[in-house]
Amino acid sequence: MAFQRGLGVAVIGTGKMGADHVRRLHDVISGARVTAVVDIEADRAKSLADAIDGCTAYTESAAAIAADDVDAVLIASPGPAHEAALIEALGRDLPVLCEKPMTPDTGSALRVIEAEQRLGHRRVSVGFMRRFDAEYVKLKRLLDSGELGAALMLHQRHRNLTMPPGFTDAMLISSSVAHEVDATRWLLGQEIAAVTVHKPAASSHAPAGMNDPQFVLFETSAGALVDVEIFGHCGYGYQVQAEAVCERGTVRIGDEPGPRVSADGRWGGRVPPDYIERFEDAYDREVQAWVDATRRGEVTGASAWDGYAAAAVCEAGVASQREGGRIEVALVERPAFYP
Ligand SMILES: NC(=O)c1ccc[n+]([C@@H]2O[C@H](COP(=O)([O-])OP(=O)(O)OC[C@H]3O[C@@H](n4cnc5c(N)ncnc54)[C@H](O)[C@@H]3O)[C@@H](O)[C@H]2O)c1
Ligand SMILES: O[C@H]1[C@H](O)[C@@H](O)[C@H](O)[C@@H](O)[C@H]1O
Repeated sequence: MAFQRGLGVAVIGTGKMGADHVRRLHDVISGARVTAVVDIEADRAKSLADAIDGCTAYTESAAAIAADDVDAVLIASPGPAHEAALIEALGRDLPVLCEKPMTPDTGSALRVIEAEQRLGHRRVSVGFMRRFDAEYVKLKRLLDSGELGAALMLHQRHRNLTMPPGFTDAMLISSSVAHEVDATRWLLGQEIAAVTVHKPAASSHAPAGMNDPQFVLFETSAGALVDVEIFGHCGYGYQVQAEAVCERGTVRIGDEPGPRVSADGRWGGRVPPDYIERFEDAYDREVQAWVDATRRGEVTGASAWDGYAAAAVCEAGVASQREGGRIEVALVERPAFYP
């Protein structure tokens, strides 16, 4: 049987997400083992590798990708480093789960989809984990069932407690709203045709010079309107919510407070501090689905085309931030390779 000792995975980038994926692959996921960890910070990779039997630390992705005990690659380095690792992995015909954004711009995204098409089969999955979140999956099933009629509008809220130092206005779109771009395309089964970004007065808690929050409007190819509130420094927790407005009803997700406690004259639930807690189950399901599919010789989740389309919409969003007004999204013709 192939992968008898478990799928050997190289994790590239061992910061916040990469270290969490190493823990997940080692402790939670079945059918895989971490055989390589890569980080340009040698100590970070070494301390993870030292704790796992049969795991080697590297400082360069090419060396790990060339190793005999590496069957698949999980990329969790910063976005600008993704293209090189993706091209190296595709060069060895290895399956890849690449954290979002697949690449930070359309030029590099096109180079990735061209490299994958040259291989002749799909190898790339992009880590848009909301596709594996239980509530999002239920919303998608309900919309697909047609029970509520066509979706006319989608309201989305994406609030972070705070953002890491150096986070920019453009990253509010390319790193954060990228999730709503993918969720919109996946939930509605439509491309996003135009983007308009509005900037309300900035919160006094936003870093100097940053316009936070922002309000983003998508127009889809079938005429649905989709709004996204992106708030990087809401200050109270991590909150992701969505409401679809359909012809015969509305459906809302993201409100579940977990256990609802009544005490001291108040009732309510808690808001998680970050995505690691809010989407823990979704990341687990995403990585398990990727390992299972890879062992069967299949692919799951968002494709490289989805990664390219998200980059194109985000580029239009950043242009709207910069120039103001409505920007149309320019997509190349979708290859038959990506049905
Ligand atoms: N799906 C999600 O919800 C989610 C959440 C957070 C981050 N992310 C994505 O995960 C990726 C990593 O984000 P993070 O928050 O963990 O960042 P991070 O800064 O915490 O970690 C990145 C790590 O990669 C290392 N690195 C940098 N360049 C490298 C290279 N060329 N090769 C190998 N390692 C390199 C850094 O030294 C660092 O340890 C990004 O693409 C980000 O957008 C996704
Ligand atoms: O990189 C992170 C990550 O993708 C989170 O899921 C998102 O909520 C943050 O806004 C973003 O900065």
